[in-house]
Amino acid sequence: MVLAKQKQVIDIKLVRDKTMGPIAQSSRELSHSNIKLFTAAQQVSPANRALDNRETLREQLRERLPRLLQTTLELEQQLKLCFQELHRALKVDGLEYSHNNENINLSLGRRATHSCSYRLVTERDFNGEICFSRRSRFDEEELQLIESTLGQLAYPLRNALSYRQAVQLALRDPLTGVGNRIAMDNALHHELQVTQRNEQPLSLLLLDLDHFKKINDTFGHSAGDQALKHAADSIRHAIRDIDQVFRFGGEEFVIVLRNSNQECSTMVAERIRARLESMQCQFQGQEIPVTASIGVATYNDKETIRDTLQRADQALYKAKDQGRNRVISLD
Ligand SMILES: Nc1nc2c(ncn2[C@@H]2O[C@H](COP(=O)(O)OP(=O)(O)OP(=O)(O)O)[C@@H](O)[C@H]2O)c(=O)[nH]1
Repeated sequence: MVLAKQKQVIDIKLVRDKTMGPIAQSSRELSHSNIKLFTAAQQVSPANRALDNRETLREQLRERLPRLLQTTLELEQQLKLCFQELHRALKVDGLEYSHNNENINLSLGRRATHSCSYRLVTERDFNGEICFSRRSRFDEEELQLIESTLGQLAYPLRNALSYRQAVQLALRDPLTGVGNRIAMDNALHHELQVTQRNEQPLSLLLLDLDHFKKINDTFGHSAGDQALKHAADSIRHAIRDIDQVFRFGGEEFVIVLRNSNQECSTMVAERIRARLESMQCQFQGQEIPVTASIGVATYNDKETIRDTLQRADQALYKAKDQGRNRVISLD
């Protein structure tokens, strides 16, 4: 019992990758449902620490990291700090973190031949998978140090994930799951910087579902909601990963196409239009006819991004005026 008081109990279950063998008995204690992992801080004597630079670095890792982790709620930043400290202490070359449900894939440093991977699981949640790699093998003592570091990372990481979820929720349209207008403003600001820095074209599509009021009036509001979800999914499937879609309001969507000139973005718009026209939208056994009109404009450095959006809106207006279910591009 006294021993337990001296040690820091971390309520996280670390699951080692199969190839790494079981977690050493000396660094863990099994309980009914989870593994309680103990930091190994007490194993290093003060005399050794003073003499051994390697031990000093490791001790610094144990002392510094928790303090550093308290300085940020950003997941990327936390992992960066963790990687930097492990690089200093253990010469870790690469860190990869993924969380499929949250759509997170992060890679820091450079992946090397030898690796150790963990699933980070607490009693309540899954907090992703993490992999460290290095040019030389990790010995058991180093694995224990990595595991106690993961113990230190566990709660800050969980808080960072909750924070990230809250931020994402605030930026997402609850009905369709695509970004909302605030997210769009942030993205436009960011994309403009990327465009100007890389001197690449940036195009905007403004898409408006046709006769949407009629869909609501004929099939009911829930069917209208279903049509909006269907449209958002269709758009998402028709664009590249680096492109983004936002619900601009009502039945209007903005699609931001990175590194896309007028010609290319008109093709993408046509692909989206054709997909919407051909894909069936079903609601309670009924087929709802969904088509869209799309305005296209490509940013030029004589205007603001708001002007580009304005031109896309003018193009959309023309598409509606010329009969709907079509793409119009404006220079
Ligand atoms: N079901 C549903 N309807 C919505 C939502 N947001 C806006 N609407 C409806 O979308 C309709 C938009 O109608 P209009 O602006 O007249 O446009 P339209 O009927 O699509 O006609 P055109 O754009 O000219 O083809 C309105 O009836 C709104 O009530 C929503 O979240 N769900």
